[in-house]
Amino acid sequence: MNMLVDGEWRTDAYQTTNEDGAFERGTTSFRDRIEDDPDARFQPEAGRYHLYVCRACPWAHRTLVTRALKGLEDAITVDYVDPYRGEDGWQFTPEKDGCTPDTVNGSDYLREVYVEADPDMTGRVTVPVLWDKQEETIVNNESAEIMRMLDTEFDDVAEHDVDLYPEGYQEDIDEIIEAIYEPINNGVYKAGFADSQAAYDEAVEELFDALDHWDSVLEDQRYLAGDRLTEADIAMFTTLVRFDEVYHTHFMCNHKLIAEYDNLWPYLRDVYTTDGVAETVDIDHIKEHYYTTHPDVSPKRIVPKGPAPDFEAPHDRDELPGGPPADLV
Ligand SMILES: N[C@@H](CCC(=O)N[C@@H](CS)C(=O)NCC(=O)O)C(=O)O
Repeated sequence: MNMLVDGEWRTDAYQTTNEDGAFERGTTSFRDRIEDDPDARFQPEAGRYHLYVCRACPWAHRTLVTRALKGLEDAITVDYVDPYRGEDGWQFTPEKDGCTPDTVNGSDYLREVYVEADPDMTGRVTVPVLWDKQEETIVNNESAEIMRMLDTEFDDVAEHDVDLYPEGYQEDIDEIIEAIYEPINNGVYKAGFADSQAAYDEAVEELFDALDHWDSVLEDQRYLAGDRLTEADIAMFTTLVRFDEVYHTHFMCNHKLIAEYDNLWPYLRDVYTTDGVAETVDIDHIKEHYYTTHPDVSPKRIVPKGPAPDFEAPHDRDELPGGPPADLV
């Protein structure tokens, strides 16, 4: 796989699987924080920060959903890379539908943005990236942390009065985000990128055990942490919405479709139809990215037609206690 080594772009510089054939996700390089505190280096200000995302990426998608639910579209700008990632890594192709130029740094490739932030950078060039236009650097490129910052530090500039990390729920939210990360969010990748039958078997078993568990939790509560939509639902949503279209086929997570689950399926439609969420979902980019970018997995680069689940079909989740934040209804 490709990465930066001492600021130089290198191909085949890192391996994605260990000696047992199991996929291992690399660590994230920029971990600063925006804080609503007058002494903080990075303070929440409208117009100061920028997101670089790929619409196909589930990790980047978390930041787009949070930005939409909070009403931060005017305060935090965003650029969209090409869903196809080739030898040169993420690229800006403004001529393509749903893509933009790099409106902040004018780069052709996202790796240039990383080198701008750290000329000696060694690491993967991933999305999402949270860029500070004032200090001209990357603040953070870890989706869970960006999601938390957008949610908790920007209330003064957010257009919606929405709290996705409410008091009384915080411990549960943190536990759920952590609990779903390995078996579900990363689990689909562990299944798809496994280089051995044993590694695949283990990932798929863990994935479907976890999906079965959360399906039963959602039987009598509307959201993962109870009656309120929270960051935990965003973290689950961006994996579930890709599942039947991509992970089921491309990553061989085909024990079951999400559409076959009694509760996960209406839950997915419930979150999808929450005000602002559907606009963040780009199924064409999602399918193009996965089916064309991983030649080891899909060498012919053919994008399948189906199954096109109807995310807007009515659901009966509003019979359960709670609901989306009042400002979004
Ligand atoms: N830990 C990061 C992971 C982000 C990540 O792996 N993004 C993928 C796209 S889905 C990427 O940019 N991969 C490029 C690469 O690994 O070279 C996060 O959650 O933000």
